[in-house]
Amino acid sequence: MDVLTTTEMERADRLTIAAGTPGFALMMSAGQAVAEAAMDLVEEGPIVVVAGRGNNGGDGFVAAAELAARGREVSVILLCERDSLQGDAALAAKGWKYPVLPFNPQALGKPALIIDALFGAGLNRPVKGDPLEMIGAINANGTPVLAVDLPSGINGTTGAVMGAAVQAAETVTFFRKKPAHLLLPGRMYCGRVRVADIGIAAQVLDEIKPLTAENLPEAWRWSFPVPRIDGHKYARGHAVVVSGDLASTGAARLAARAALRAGAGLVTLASPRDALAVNAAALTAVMVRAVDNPIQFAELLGDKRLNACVIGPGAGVSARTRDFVHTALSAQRHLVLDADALTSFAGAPDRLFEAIKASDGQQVVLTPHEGEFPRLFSDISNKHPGRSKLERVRAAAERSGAVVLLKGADTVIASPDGRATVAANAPPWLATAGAGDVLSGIIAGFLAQGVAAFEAASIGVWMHGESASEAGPGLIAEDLTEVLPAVFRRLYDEFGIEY
Ligand SMILES: NC(=O)C1=CN([C@@H]2O[C@H](COP(=O)(O)OP(=O)(O)OC[C@H]3O[C@@H](n4cnc5c(N)ncnc54)[C@H](O)[C@@H]3O)[C@@H](O)[C@H]2O)[C@@H](O)CC1
Ligand SMILES: Nc1ncnc2c1ncn2[C@@H]1O[C@H](COP(=O)(O)OP(=O)(O)O)[C@@H](O)[C@H]1O
Ligand SMILES: [K+]
Repeated sequence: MDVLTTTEMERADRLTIAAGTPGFALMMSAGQAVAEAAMDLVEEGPIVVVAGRGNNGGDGFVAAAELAARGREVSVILLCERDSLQGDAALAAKGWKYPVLPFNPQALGKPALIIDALFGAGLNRPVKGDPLEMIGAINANGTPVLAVDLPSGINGTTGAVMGAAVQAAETVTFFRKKPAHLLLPGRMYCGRVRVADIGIAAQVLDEIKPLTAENLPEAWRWSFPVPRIDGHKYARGHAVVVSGDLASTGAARLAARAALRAGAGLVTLASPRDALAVNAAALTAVMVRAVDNPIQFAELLGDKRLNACVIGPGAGVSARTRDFVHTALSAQRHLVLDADALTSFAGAPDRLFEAIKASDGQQVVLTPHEGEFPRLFSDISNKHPGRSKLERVRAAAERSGAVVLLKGADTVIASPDGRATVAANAPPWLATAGAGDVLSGIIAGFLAQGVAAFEAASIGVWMHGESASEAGPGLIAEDLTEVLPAVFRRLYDEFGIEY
């Protein structure tokens, strides 16, 4: 499902209004969707609407009137003077036939539900003064909160908290999700997210051409590889994982097994000779080859069937690792660079980016976590609150010429062409040692099958997150690969692929 920035959403509103639907009709639908959600959340008891001065407050007035019409006990607390409301919000307030309460935290009382209609997409500065105090009081009240469009205080486009934010149990947003419903910290304030249809036609997206999507199967359905009846293992690609030295071979084995499970027809572990015995003893379907240096690695890659590589897990931070990376890039192999392969270029990544950009048709994915990201992209600041994770990853993809995947609970994947996905399906117990190694292997498994980098990374991240949910709490990295077949089966069912 496409995700719209607040600017793109404004455009969707404007295009719809220009096509003949009055803005107030959109507000009526929005308010009614909020009322519907409120009825579902609490079957009885009083409801308090906290309304701001903009259209978010307008939605709140419509919801209040609708709930009152359905016999619910409702009160409205308004941030400003009622006569100072303008436009559609003023119109919506006219539909509320009762008094409004002054903007005083005491007025909240102890209702069954609070509807937060203070700020939505129009929040444009940090929250201070009375609204700040009210947000604190809403959060301290202990009553479930239904947020209109966004929890007040959350920046819709970046997901940042602007001073303070309402903690909602549920958020009703309109037409499409906004980045803040997926990116942290915003997502944590939203609770469950409901997307309501308010009469905006999907065709407006043809004009807006959004570049961001939630990382869901529909985003890559048509890139998902399915083994062919007349296929054979070489038709499914051959992935190579570079192993670390004797003391750190486990990470590469995790990646290798994951690549095989993800569907690569064959997987070879390129192992230092002195670690051969340990690797061979721990592997069965994955093959092992002795590779001590970049020259031997280049010889191995002389076999063109070996079409995708993983370098980084357990590889060691060194010039040797850099040389392996350059060897794979010169050999034009699809490539996942993770962990030590990224850190080996810390502070001086330009040669790496040049080599990536010089290659043609080669699919390269960089998979940093938040610690590794600044080592390659120090000036694409981690800290600026105005710069979202989406923007940072997009800038990194453009800079490097590779698909960049920045890990976390809200993993963002961006392509140099501007497309991006945000994942929200990974459970917190996925944060466990070795999980990242498995992810790099899964992605390489899809690259080996001929999937392009952006889609391979998106498929990999989604399946990785689903595998963690499938395995459940108590997960260790080894489990992820073992539950992948169950995730494949669900996906085959969803896509209607016979097996
Ligand atoms: N036609 C439309 O555009 C529609 C808009 N809708 C609603 O309209 C909302 C956006 O409405 P608006 O653009 O009026 O914006 P908001 O209602 O989110 O807030 C804007 C108002 O808050 C003030 N403000 C912003 N930050 C502040 C801060 N930190 N402290 C104090 N005041 C602050 C602004 O000066 C402005 O007066 C959406 O979130 C959605 O709920 C829906 O009704 C659907 C249709
Ligand atoms: N809070 C979280 N919720 C869900 N997934 C998370 C969370 N924190 C990290 N992850 C995921 O866990 C994995 C950890 O990978 P990484 O940091 O590379 O660990 P390692 O190097 O130990 O394998 C990544 O896929 C990341 O997206
Ligand atoms: K709100």
